[in-house]
Amino acid sequence: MLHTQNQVRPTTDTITDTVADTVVASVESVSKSFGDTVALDDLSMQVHAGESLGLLGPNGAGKSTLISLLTGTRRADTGTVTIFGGDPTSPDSRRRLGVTPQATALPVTLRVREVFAFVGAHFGTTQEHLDELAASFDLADLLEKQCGSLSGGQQRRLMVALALVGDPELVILDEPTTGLDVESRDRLWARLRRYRDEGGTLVITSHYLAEIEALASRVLVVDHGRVIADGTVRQITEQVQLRRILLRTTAPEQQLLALPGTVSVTPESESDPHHVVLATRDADATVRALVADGIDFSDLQVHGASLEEAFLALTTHQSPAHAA
Ligand SMILES: Nc1ncnc2c1ncn2[C@@H]1O[C@H](COP(=O)(O)OP(=O)(O)OP(=O)(O)O)[C@@H](O)[C@H]1O
Repeated sequence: MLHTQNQVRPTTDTITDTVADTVVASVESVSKSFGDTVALDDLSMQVHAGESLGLLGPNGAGKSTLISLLTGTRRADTGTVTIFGGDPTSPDSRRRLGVTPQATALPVTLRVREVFAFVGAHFGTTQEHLDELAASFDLADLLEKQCGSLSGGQQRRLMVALALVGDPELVILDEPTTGLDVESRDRLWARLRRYRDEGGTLVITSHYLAEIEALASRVLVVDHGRVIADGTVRQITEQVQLRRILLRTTAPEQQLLALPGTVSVTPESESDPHHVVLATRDADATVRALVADGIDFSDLQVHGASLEEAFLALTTHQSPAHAA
């Protein structure tokens, strides 16, 4: 697969053009309902070769439904979904795809080695590649264990490793690091970054916004079955025009929240309650009011908003402070 990807992305000079030209997955005017519940509402999006796309949205936004259409496990009520220009349910399309669904479903009596061999045989994968994946996902010591005896986190790591066995052109991961400890998460991110850097295309949903920031070149925010924002992390944060003001102050939270433009007040660190972050829609007005109201403060810094603050601002009708 990587050869195909490398062919369409020959040099950094042409990346922008070629990435824009090569659509790996396409969703056009798609709607999907479950009874009275509208999960996807006339949604359109595309995934381009070499892109790493983070899908963000609150619970029930429609992310998993979108993924189920892309991976061919469900069909849209209306609209068109294609991967590699074909039907996502066709074996030809699916052979080029690696998937980790949200729920883990491994055969409980098979050993880890047998599962790797089984999936590897399907794709004609070399033993060397299987060994590399077992090592990268910290599974080498677990090869003789039955899948049913693995911990939740170990099963999760195995599921993500299996998504990469077939050397796929497109990998779709639904919350891949749920339940993983920090070390396992870091390892998994490192291996996914390698996949991405070697030219692979990645679609990932996660509730860890840090994960999206670490892995995604583009972010799609979905809410109520529709795309409400699409861009790089920076574009998304700029879109909501939030600024973060860091400062030290002894002023009470309510007084800070009442400053013009302010939408949330959070401690910068747990150890120092007087070091706070104000998220504001108008940094100038907030700072002016700080001074005018005679609020004591020091060490003031103004930065762009985090993805988390932008996400909350986009997907809640109330302010992040109230949503929290
Ligand atoms: N099989 C189903 N039967 C009935 N309703 C469903 C089914 N699957 C999803 N839904 C509904 O469709 C909507 C979208 O759900 P979906 O699982 O796609 O959201 P999500 O963004 O993946 O949420 P989460 O972050 O909680 O995983 C929700 O209202 C959900 O209750």
